[in-house]
Amino acid sequence: MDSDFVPPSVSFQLPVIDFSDQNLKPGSSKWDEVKADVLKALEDYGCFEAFFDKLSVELNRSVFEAMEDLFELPIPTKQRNVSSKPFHGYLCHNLYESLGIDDANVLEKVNDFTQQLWPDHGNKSISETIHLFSEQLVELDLMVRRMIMESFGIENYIDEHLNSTYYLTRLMKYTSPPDDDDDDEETKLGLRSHTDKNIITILHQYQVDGLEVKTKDDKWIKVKPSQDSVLVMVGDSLCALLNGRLHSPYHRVIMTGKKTRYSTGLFSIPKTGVIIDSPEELVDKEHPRIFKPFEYTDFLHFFQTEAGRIAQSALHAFAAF
Ligand SMILES: O=C(O)CCC(=O)C(=O)O
Ligand SMILES: [Fe+2]
Repeated sequence: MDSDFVPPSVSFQLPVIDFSDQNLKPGSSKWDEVKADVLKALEDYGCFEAFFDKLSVELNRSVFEAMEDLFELPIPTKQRNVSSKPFHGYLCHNLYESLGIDDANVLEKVNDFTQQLWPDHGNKSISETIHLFSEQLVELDLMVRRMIMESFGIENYIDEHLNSTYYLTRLMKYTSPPDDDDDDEETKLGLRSHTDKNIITILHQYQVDGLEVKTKDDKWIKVKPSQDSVLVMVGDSLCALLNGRLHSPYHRVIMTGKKTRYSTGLFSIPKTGVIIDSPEELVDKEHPRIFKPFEYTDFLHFFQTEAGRIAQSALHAFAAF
């Protein structure tokens, strides 16, 4: 049976880690406590749920309403959201539709995005909402990456590493599957099982569930939507940077029921020209170097080829020795 269609296991829950403590600053005892939980969760699952109270009820509502307005625009208008990078602009297939904003933590870049869609005068309130939301999630991404690098003793590289990446914010809409095809599993597939190719992904689902994550022993865990929590997940580029110390989990979206689903993703991504290679500190007799150094865009282009798409692990097919 195609592993896409093994039913999800309901009895598991991903680890939940609280990032809302005001005293969560590098060097504090709270920081070390949370850092240990992050490492354990990422070693076990490649992801965890983060409780993050900076996502207020009002901010969630504004993002949700912004997505409703954006996706209601005519398709030719949404198609003006273009990018030179693969998978970064407007995408639409089967139940899935999404818009992408590079550097959404920079207000002018979000203004450029809304200006593309509303050429007369952009959309100030939608720009500000997406910008604020992205900024908040960037804070979480930075904390998690700092914790990971400290955990593996490579904190010397933190500044260099953080300067080598940028952020993409993706807004996603999934329509409900046609009900006359109820027993055809393929029609419920919102997003096929995949690993993310970037560094860290932070996903948030709005009320309607559908996201599932695969465990190391091939069980699917359903991620429950929650107002103030998000899913933090390792991508292939981070796996490569850490010489395979953490893995990027397979995940997918399965749509059931009659509701339209909205979700958002913040993706930290290596900048063009940056070479992904593990530091010497992570290579020794017990941990020989697994991957050849590579550039992210080359990896993405490989993923677009037939060989990349059919590989069990595109990362291994592309970069393993
Ligand atoms: O919509 C979701 O929750 C998942 C999206 C996702 O996995 C992706 O964009 O890579
Ligand atoms: Fe993904």
